[in-house]
Amino acid sequence: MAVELKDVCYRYGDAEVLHGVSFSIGRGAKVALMGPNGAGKSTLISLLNGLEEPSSGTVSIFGEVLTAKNREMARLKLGVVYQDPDDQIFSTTVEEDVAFGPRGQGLSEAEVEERVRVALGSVGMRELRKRSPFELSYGQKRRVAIAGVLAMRPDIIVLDEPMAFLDPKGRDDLQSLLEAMHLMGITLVVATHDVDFAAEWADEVLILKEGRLLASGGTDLLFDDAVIASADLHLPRLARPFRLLEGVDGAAARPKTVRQAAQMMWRLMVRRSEADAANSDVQKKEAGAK
Ligand SMILES: Nc1ncnc2c1ncn2[C@@H]1O[C@H](COP(=O)(O)OP(=O)(O)OP(=O)(O)O)[C@@H](O)[C@H]1O
Repeated sequence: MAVELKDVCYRYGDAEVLHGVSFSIGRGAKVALMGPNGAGKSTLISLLNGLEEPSSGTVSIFGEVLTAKNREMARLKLGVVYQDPDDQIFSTTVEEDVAFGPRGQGLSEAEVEERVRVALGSVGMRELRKRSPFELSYGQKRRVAIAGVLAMRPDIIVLDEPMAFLDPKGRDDLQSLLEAMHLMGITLVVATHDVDFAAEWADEVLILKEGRLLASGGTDLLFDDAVIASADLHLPRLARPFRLLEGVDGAAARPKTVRQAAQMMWRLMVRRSEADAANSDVQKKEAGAK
């Protein structure tokens, strides 16, 4: 397992905000961590990279329970891209910022340069490498923050709300980048409120509510009315037309995944065009008979 939580509780002072959370994430998985505001997603992320310690329970990375002693090991294996890139960026140029992590790993300057080059290339920012990161747009800063984590070559990357404030093209680009990271073999955990993205991209979903794991499993959870209602989510857009058609004679049942929704729409369109063609044949025959 890449990540394993056993009965994890966490307190801010007297207030317990995570209550006995347990789950595991396999190597190479694409996981969407979901749940309403205040559910505990960011808190959970700070436990994953050892920034905070659980009040009770354990967090393991590749089978090793995190302790104060091996926290640094966790940071090498698991990188976090925080919600606000300004929390993560501080150097005077983009390339210096991306070089910071690998340099801290004690790598040679040649290796650091190579890692910076590859990481900036992966996020499409090589041309802006000499710029000050503080002069960049929000979306560009987020790419620099991702490059900084990629340059550390972690096995697991956790991204907190990476789609927030990105324009539609920026979201598509980020989704392609996540796919590329997955193909590199990186285990990915993305905290997100974006149901459409999660339904399309993830292969597993973890849903938190009020500090408890409400549900975990495949993306079919996001098509389940009971789960949606209790997790304050909404149906993925692709599934909504099917809900409107529920109860209509001859309408298809509700899809359970994005792929199934697309296939069902395709079948409905084919059926419709066959019906149109048959209608026009009848009309032609009737016109001919007159
Ligand atoms: N520094 C803090 N001190 C005290 N309580 C905190 C602190 N940070 C978060 N909390 C509380 O912990 C709970 C979980 O917050 P957290 O930020 O982890 O939720 P989240 O799921 O990431 O929310 P969002 O979707 O809004 O980002 C909330 O009730 C919040 O008020």
